[in-house]
Amino acid sequence: MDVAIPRDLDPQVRAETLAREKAYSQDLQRGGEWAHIWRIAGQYSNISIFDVTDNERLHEILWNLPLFPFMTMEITPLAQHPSDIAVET
Ligand SMILES: O=C(O)C[C@H]1C=CC(=O)O1
Repeated sequence: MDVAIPRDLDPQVRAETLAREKAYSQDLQRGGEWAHIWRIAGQYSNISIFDVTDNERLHEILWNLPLFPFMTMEITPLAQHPSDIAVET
């Protein structure tokens, strides 16, 4: 996720949006659907891992991000790798 908040956005709207974004993200992290989030060093961007039931749920989560209007995203679906020892039977 790359974030580009307009420089002329009202400072109060900016602060409220960032606070809502943080609370929304942390709720989903506590619930397990937002499994990981990393800052990309030197950029206003993150790489996140979502663990969701289906693409509809992922879309719902992303669409409702308070910062969604100011973001661009690249989505990469991941599947289990057959050699992953974490899922070995
Ligand atoms: O700062 C960001 O990377 C954007 C966004 C994603 C989660 C959050 O709290 O903010």
